[in-house]
Amino acid sequence: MTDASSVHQVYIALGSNMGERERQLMEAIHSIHQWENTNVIRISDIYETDPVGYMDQPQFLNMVIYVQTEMSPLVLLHRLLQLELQMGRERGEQSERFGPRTIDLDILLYDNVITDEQQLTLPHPRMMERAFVLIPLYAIMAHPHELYQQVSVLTAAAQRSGKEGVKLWKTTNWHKELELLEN
Ligand SMILES: Nc1ncnc2c1ncn2[C@@H]1O[C@H](COP(=O)(O)OP(=O)(O)OP(=O)(O)O)[C@@H](O)[C@H]1O
Ligand SMILES: Nc1nc2c(c(=O)[nH]1)N=C(CO)CN2
Repeated sequence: MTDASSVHQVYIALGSNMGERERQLMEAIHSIHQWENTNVIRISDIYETDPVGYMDQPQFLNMVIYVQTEMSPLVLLHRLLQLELQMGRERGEQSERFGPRTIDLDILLYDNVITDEQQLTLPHPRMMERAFVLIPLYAIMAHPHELYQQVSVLTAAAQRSGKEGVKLWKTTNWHKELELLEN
């Protein structure tokens, strides 16, 4: 990736509450890092979180990654949806909305892009009400205020950690994880 203007700054939320949750999160990160002109730059800690929305399901592992890519928002979305399917996520009538899933990949922020399409809404329409997104996001955003003027909301969310069923599950040594990604 050479031309800085074609490199986009993206934050992606990952969630899993079926099967081998940690392995599936790591497999998704590994796959994303291997895409052409796409690099995973930072990886948050992993949080274990109470289900939100549809409550009668197992606890999730959630995390956020910071990615640089030359893909357009829609190309990136389609690659993520394809990866979810490859990793065994079922869609359609039998999969409950907000229900259990092997892997869920959502685009939270893509540069400063704002869209309001059903296919792709940016920033992610439900991110600001989800502590399981805001807490890991806040922890890995280099300069939150440069992207969005939401610092106070993010800080408040980070301080609510634990009170909202979001518990640190595993600390990520992301320098080490990134080294592993290269191998
Ligand atoms: N920012 C976004 N990131 C990912 N998908 C999005 C986004 N905005 C809209 N979508 C659309 O949402 C559709 C449904 O996504 P998905 O099945 O992951 O929803 P969900 O996980 O049940 O709920 P949630 O979106 O609240 O996490 C996708 O097919 C996609 O086209
Ligand atoms: N804790 C938690 N709850 C959820 C999650 C998730 O990733 N974590 N994803 C959902 C559907 O996108 C619905 N509810």
